Amino acid sequence: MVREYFGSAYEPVEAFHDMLVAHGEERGLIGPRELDRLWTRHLLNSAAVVPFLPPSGMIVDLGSGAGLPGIVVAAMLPEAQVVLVEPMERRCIWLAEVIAKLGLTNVEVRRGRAEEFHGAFEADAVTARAVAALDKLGRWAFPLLRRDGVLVALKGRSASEEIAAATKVLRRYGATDAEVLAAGTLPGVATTTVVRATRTR
Ligand SMILES: C[S@@+](CC[C@H](N)C(=O)[O-])C[C@H]1O[C@@H](n2cnc3c(N)ncnc32)[C@H](O)[C@@H]1O
Repeated sequence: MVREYFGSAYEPVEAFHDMLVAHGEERGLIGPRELDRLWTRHLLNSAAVVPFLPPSGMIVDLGSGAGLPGIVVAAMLPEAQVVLVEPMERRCIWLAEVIAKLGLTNVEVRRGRAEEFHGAFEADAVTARAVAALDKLGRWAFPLLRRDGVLVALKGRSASEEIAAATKVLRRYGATDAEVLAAGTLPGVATTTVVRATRTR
């Protein structure tokens, strides 16, 4: 089932899975309890953002950490140019190793905090998973987007409250279409929650 779901991206995603199993815990990227549920909780959870993204253009993944969702997105959208923004050096080293091992040619790592790249990108989409509450995330992410670019954030159950608390920043960037969407992958795998908002100014 998982193989069919990922299709031609299965091979690189499986290689990423294997790298996380082999080194994720020792390198402080993933908790020991997560290793058995990497596919459902992390890789499929990351894949759930893909239907909300443009198939090509620039996608910035903020705070990639171990590479979630950015590496999965890059594997599934080979026509897109994916930029992984991550401030921690050791995580950037890991991300570069993953990219080389998987042979992905459409993804690069940029070390730094989101704010340091304001004005440097005109991305078509920004993704983020477990990085910051929407209020702060909006302040970090909207300046990286072109007009009509979308922020696609993987969120937990608090998504609606986060939208309510982020009214000011959503208004500032004309992102008043912010909505909570249920994102499913495979039957039997829990759906996840995505907040999507378009920068219109
Ligand atoms: C909880 S981890 C989540 C990592 C990954 N997205 C995931 O879902 O497993 C948060 C990540 O955001 C990064 N981060 C923190 N502040 C940041 C900022 N201002 N800009 C970009 N990334 C940031 C951290 O270094 C860390 O790797």
